[in-house]
Amino acid sequence: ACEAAEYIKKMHPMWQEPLEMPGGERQSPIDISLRKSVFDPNLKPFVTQYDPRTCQQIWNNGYSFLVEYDDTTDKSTLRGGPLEDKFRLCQFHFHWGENNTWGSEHTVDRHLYPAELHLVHWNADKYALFEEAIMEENGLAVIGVFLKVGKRHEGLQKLVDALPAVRHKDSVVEFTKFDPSCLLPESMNEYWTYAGSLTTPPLTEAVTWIIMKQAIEVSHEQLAVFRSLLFTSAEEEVQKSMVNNFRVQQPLKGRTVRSSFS
Ligand SMILES: NS(=O)(=O)c1cccc(F)c1
Ligand SMILES: [Zn+2]
Repeated sequence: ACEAAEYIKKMHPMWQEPLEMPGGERQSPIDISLRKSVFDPNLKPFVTQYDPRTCQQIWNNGYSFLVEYDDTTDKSTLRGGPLEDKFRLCQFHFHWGENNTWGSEHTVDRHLYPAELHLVHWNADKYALFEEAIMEENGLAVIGVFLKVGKRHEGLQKLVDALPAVRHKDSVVEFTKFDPSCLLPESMNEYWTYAGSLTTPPLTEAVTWIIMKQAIEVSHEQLAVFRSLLFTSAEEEVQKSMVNNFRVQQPLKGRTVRSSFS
């Protein structure tokens, strides 16, 4: 599994107030303003090649639940779009709210979605490990997909059914043969991209963000299972529901958001 797990554990993401990255010039998340984004005709289409056999486990890290992939080979990769290099999938996770009114980290013209999926990849052309890449400005590429309430998402259900097994912080359950491309929207050629950061500690400014324009639909009941997870470990007396695990929006500081569509 990618070392994100260990790394994030060390960073104790159980933090109430988003920490400020000192002197952060390219922090995430942000609001994507439609009228301020700039169409870039040179943006290429995406190429994702995900091998379900690299899926390993689900881990509740006390801030979200991570579905972790074996990233010791080039079996599950992302390239194209705004990216110059080949990136390896190491994990995906979500951010969500206590209700369907809010929960996403990014917004589009201030529109909030009930949840947001992040597929985390690191630059395997330039670095040997996730830990290295996380500290470098071209180290990571994260695909963000908005979730909206609608019909039940059949592909997500296998993951939803496994969540009760990782209800508490630090619990892990084996989870295999899951193809994350089932969570991507039909149209992969409409996205925004900008230079940003991790939205949880270490908040490093290492991320090329790729936010898909088309949201995926999940049912109210499926989101309710996300909210049944806990921030707290089994030993703690007071159990806290894992909800509102999103960071507040950060200043754009002169950055340009490019769009792959006009
Ligand atoms: N929420 S996020 O920016 O995708 C993120 C935070 C921390 C570690 C990581 F690999 C990804
Ligand atoms: Zn995230």
